[in-house]
Amino acid sequence: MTPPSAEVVRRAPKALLHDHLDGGLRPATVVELARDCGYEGLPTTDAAALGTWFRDAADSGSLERYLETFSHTVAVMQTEEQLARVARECTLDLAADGVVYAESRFAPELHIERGLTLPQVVEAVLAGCRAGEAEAAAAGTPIRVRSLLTAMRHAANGREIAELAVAYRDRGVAGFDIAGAEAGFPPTRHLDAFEYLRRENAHFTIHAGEAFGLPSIWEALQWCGADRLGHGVRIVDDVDTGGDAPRLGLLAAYVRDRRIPLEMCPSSNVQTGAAASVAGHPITLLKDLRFRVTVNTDNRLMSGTSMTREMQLLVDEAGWSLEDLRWVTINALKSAFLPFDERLELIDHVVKPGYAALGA
Ligand SMILES: O=c1[nH]cnc2c1ncn2[C@H]1C[C@H](O)[C@@H](CO)O1
Ligand SMILES: [Zn+2]
Repeated sequence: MTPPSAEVVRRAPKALLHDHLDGGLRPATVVELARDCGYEGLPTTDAAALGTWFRDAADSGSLERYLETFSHTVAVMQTEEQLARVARECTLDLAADGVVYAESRFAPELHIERGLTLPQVVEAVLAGCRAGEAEAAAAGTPIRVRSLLTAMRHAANGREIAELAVAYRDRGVAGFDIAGAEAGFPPTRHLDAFEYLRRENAHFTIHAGEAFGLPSIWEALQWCGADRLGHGVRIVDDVDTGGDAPRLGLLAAYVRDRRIPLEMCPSSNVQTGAAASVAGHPITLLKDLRFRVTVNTDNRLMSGTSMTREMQLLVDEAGWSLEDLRWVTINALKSAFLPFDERLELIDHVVKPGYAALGA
């Protein structure tokens, strides 16, 4: 089968479940906001050089070092105007990239350094997303964006952020997440938040199996009850590929049998050392084994990436076909924290016709 051309990959409809708002700013916006608010910590005020700096600094091979780069983006996301601008630009950038549905996550607790309350943070982001959606629709690139509220796993605000996610569930917040350094901070630290969310019939995903292995994934699923796994890449440690056919251990079999969505982020994983290369990234093995795989950007600024680029890398370096891209897009929509009828509408009326028009 001939691989899809770059133009076809660019035009293909995309769905994105794992994208951090504070990891996706335009470099020029970081420079401008820093100048306007007097933040003097940027390594350079040249936008192009700053974009390169983020990529290089995030290329550290360690999740902890990778996360240090966020101090610069979080520093310029401390007012309602700043947050709304970043959310609007995020929405426009995703729409221009062919994304028709996105879940954008951020940690409200990181944006209260200059006096905003947690609800003010959430409302500013939601307003920015709605403004971006209206502009994208007017430009002929409609997109639906939902927000996920993240609690930082090293902190102790899980329950409060979970309550915030429930309070805003009808106003654009679709779920909850925990993020940050994984080693030493197991998801059960936030068990009360997850138990609360389950009682509220709310949705959540957990970053797990990125910088730490199977025990983290096991806790996220079997103790916390995660609907989806952020990354989950280390589930391959429970797949034995040494014999004639791959053999799944109990946890890997559970993940596949239960169709647990894996929010996989190839470039980000190469940067943090969770995978050696895109060519060798476990996403291709897991796709071939029919796990519920999805393709995501994680942090577009730190990886210098986009959905088009992640998909193109999989085509170029791991032999993916247009049918594979269609499959992961439908997987993402099946796994979205949207009501079933909205998911179905996007699959049947946007994604399937979009790929059919491209020859899939
Ligand atoms: O890939 C990641 N793993 C764990 N934590 C992450 C990752 N990308 C971003 N974060 C953190 C840093 C951000 O400040 C926070 C909220 O988006 O989430
Ligand atoms: Zn992430």
